[in-house]
Amino acid sequence: MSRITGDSGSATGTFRRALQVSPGLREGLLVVAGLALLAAAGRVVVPIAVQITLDQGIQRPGSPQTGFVLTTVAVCAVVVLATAWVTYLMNHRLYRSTEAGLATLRVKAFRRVHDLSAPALSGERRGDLVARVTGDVDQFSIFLQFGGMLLVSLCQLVVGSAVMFAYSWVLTLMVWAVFVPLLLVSPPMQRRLSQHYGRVRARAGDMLAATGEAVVGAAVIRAYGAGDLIGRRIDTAVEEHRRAQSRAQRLVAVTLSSGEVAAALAIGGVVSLGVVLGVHGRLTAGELVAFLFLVTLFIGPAQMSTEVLNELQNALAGWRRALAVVDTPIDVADPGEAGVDLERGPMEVLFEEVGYAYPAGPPVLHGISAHIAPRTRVAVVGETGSGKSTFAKLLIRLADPSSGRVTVNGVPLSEVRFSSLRKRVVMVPQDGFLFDTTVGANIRYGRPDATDDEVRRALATLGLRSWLESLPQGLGTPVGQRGEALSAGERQLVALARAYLADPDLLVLDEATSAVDPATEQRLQQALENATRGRTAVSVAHRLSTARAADRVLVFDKGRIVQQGTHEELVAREGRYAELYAAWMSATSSGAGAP
Ligand SMILES: Nc1ncnc2c1ncn2[C@@H]1O[C@H](COP(=O)(O)OP(=O)(O)OP(=O)(O)O)[C@@H](O)[C@H]1O
Repeated sequence: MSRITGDSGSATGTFRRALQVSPGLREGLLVVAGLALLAAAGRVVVPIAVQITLDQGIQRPGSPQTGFVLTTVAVCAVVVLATAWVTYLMNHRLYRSTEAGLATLRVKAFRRVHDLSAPALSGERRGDLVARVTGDVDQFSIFLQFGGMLLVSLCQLVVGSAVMFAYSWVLTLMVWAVFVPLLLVSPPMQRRLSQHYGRVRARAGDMLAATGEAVVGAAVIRAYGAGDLIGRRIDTAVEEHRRAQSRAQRLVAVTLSSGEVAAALAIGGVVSLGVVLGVHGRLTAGELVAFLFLVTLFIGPAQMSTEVLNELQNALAGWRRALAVVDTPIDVADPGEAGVDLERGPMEVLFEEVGYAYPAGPPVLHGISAHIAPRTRVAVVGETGSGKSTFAKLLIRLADPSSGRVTVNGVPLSEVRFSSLRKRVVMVPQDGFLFDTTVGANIRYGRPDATDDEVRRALATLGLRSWLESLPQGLGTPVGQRGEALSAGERQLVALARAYLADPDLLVLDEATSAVDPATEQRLQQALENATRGRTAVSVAHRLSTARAADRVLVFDKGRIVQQGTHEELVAREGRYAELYAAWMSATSSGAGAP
């Protein structure tokens, strides 16, 4: 179930939160506002110049006064150039601070994704999360291309109105009377648009999640001939996005058309009423022409404001979704400075009456109590779904117990600083995720400052020298995306070597369930034996050989530990382990394979 939403909230609330998350957005705002005002003032100079030229340079007795007209034109040219330069400065300043602010938002959102616990993330669709941090934030960047113009436009409305008022308050009131209804219906219209764009952004996230899954799972889709099924799912996601988008666009079209109607009414009204005022000597020809220029200056921003406000709704919808990621509470928090650093050395683990339930799920672990002595190798066995991997997740604090507690060397796990915990406790997960780089670089994730020689030595200690030599380019062999260029067993070898290089005091291994060829199986067993020697190790065992080699076995059944002891002790007793053992023995004649 998804916990990250972000599909509602007021515009001011969103702005306020966005400024808190990205304080860089505030930078230079005053400068930008000042430049916008200058640019707006620059734009009313031309209509004023037209009025002066007509009334004083052409219509006066003794006209035309060529010198006066040419001087006015020259002044206008300078002002126009200066206005263009000021507009450029304003846009540049605005883009710079907002792009920096948006970059901060992206970084914080990505960090938060990493800070969320594995169970919290498992409820989220990866594609949707990526959409929130990329496409959704982009919407604001796109809006910015209009944002500068919006600022100038708003200033233009104010400055333009003042000049218009100076020429004729009657005509100014008439123009406002035409546009005020538009302004009055704008807020409810914007609210509806905001809801529509919220849906558009959510559907865009769905679309990315569906296509992302189809790309990642392409091999499985092909293998099962599920192309049609997945195709239909993608078609539905695309169709729903299209539908949401066209609903929003329909509303946009209404706002644009009403702007057109208002503009035509305003111009028509100014011409008619202006001529009447002119005939009665209350308006000069120059003033009427200047007024018409000013009305166009007024209409442009009024129309564009609607357009820009539409864009703003889309941007806000995206912004809310990105902010929702940043605002998702961290369920498994790093104690940070208040926390404890673990001493290097043998590690002892204690589970005290631990219970656990996944978010919004039923309890899956009940009253787990276990003592793992320093330097012992423990195998955790049980049927599928019995809670073994969940136990391992609690052990490395990928999740916190719902009840009870876990301690390492007497310190509650929740009090250990992540920086220390991640060094001292390392897990080899079931899928052993590999990055799309070389074998060497993947192993070096365990200890980034390790040299090639150290990586080679680590592989040799694990008994993997001959395997390394068999690779076409040794450590430089590319592993492909998610390690696809290697076999499943080889991926496990790389993941194990990575963990070994990190040199932890507690190694937790969630054994892969996939069967591997006998030669790799042999290598894996040897490497595992070498990697765990002399340190505390807990293996979620799917192989009988791992359980047999362990110092102690914990037997899980339906979220409880039902038996514990050595392999020999447990085999000799009647119970769950003896049943599992019998099943293993019948499944494999060698007794070393997967059950
Ligand atoms: N991310 C999750 N969200 C919700 N429930 C989960 C999640 N992961 C596991 N579970 C549930 O928790 C229970 C225990 O699962 P767990 O993976 O710990 O079992 P397991 O013994 O490791 O199984 P396997 O041997 O198949 O890996 C199962 O009922 C499973 O459906």
